[in-house]
Amino acid sequence: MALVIENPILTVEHLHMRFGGLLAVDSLSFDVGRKDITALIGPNGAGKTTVFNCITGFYKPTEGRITTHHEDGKTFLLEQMDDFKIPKIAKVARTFQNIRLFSGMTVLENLMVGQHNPLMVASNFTFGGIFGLSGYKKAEKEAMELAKYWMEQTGLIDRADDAAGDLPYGDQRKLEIARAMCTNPKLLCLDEPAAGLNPRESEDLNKLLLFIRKERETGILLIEHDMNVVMGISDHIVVLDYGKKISDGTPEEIRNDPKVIAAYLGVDDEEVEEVEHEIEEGLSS
Ligand SMILES: Nc1ncnc2c1ncn2[C@@H]1O[C@H](COP(=O)(O)OP(=O)(O)OP(=O)(O)O)[C@@H](O)[C@H]1O
Repeated sequence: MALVIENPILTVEHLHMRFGGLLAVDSLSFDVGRKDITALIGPNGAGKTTVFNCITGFYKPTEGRITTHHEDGKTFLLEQMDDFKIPKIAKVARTFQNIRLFSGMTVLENLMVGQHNPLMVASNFTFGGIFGLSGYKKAEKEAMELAKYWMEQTGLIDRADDAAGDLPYGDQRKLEIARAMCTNPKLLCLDEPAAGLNPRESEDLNKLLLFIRKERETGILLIEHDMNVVMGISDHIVVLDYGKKISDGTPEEIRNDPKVIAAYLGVDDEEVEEVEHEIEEGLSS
């Protein structure tokens, strides 16, 4: 079963990723809604990060098709694109499991570096910035305004001139999301954004992601182990185990799916029926 998604931003079809003898992703298909928060969950080693790496061009899949569909009717086959073109042209941005900020640069500088693509174009890929070309000045002003907007939305405006590495962990996570949002993505892929956050920081993260979905109308695909985040804000959840999709539905459907419970508890296939029976009994009592 799969949740029916009208007009998706991303379609993954029969994705396979093999590393030598290991089939890390096994014929995976799912859709991501244009303005939805979709969570990709599963036990450790299920293949979640490998799927992200295929979507964002870090790996070339062994087989399968990954398509983004823009509102103007343009589609992009991500498995055929160079990785550096994926954020620029297909408008897919990502963050990583381990924070990858420029820790010695300020908050503002990190957000400006995130916008190097439009700035390079405005400088004609030369010294346009140094010579003060008017096109470059305009692009630079717009980049500053966008950076300011995201510093305000993430509560980092008072820390604009502080080194990114000096920020508390939760703020560094928010800065990474702000940097990704400065590329104006249509799809934002977040790899464990709540990892290492305390409950208040993860509550703040939930609010930020709900804001991005509502106000910016950006589809979000996230890998997350924190079930408070997953169940609290997701519209759609896809569950992987050993590289295969074992469930696909709403948070309510996933919460009660015996296959998902069994995968997380690590029980054998035969025991799934037992878990199913226990859930039914629990629901009827
Ligand atoms: N570059 C690689 N070379 C060989 N094997 C890999 C590579 N990347 C991932 N794997 C293997 O593929 C499988 C899936 O790994 P992956 O990191 O995608 O899982 P995950 O669901 O993201 O796990 P976690 O929740 O622990 O981050 C694992 O068995 C892993 O060891």
